[in-house]
Amino acid sequence: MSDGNVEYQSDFLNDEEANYLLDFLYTHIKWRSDKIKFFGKEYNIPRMQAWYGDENAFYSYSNIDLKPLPWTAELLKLRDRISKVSGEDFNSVLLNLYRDGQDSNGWHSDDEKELGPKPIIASLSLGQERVFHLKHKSKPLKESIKLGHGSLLIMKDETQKYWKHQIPKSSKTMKPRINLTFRRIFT
Ligand SMILES: O=C(O)CCC(=O)C(=O)O
Ligand SMILES: [Fe+2]
Repeated sequence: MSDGNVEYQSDFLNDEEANYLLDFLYTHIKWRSDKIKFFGKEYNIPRMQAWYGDENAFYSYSNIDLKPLPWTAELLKLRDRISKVSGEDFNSVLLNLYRDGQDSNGWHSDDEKELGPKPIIASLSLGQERVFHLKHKSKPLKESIKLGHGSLLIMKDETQKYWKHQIPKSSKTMKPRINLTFRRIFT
């Protein structure tokens, strides 16, 4: 991919592990329904979220103050495994729960300054397969990847600087999907 680097591994977790984690995280994560403010008006974010990590790894975006909850044993195990394959020392994870096809994540780059100039972001997907779109910020380039159950997507180098990404809504009937993006916040 020009001006960026995205790697996709469809079978990072086997089905048994992925099924277990989907169930476990669905019930045990402290999911929150956050609001964002745009021009003085409040909107519900079209998905649920949670933020876990080291105590000092805080992060704020779109007016949401994400003070991390402490790591759980399951999340730490995953973190260590994913840190190993991606060569990054992650200190936090943002979890997203897309309840159905109407939940989504609009065009954005993960380019907050706390993430540094070339963040490595490792994104684990569980549950419903959803389409992930990438579009270049200044060139007519687009990519589309189906993120399946148990898959790992790694975005690195200058991907966040030159590209935006999204999970679009779908009018199809869709089961829940959980996504975990492991990140390193520079503190
Ligand atoms: O759900 C996904 O696959 C993407 C999540 C994402 O882009 C984010 O949380 O920044
Ligand atoms: Fe993102």
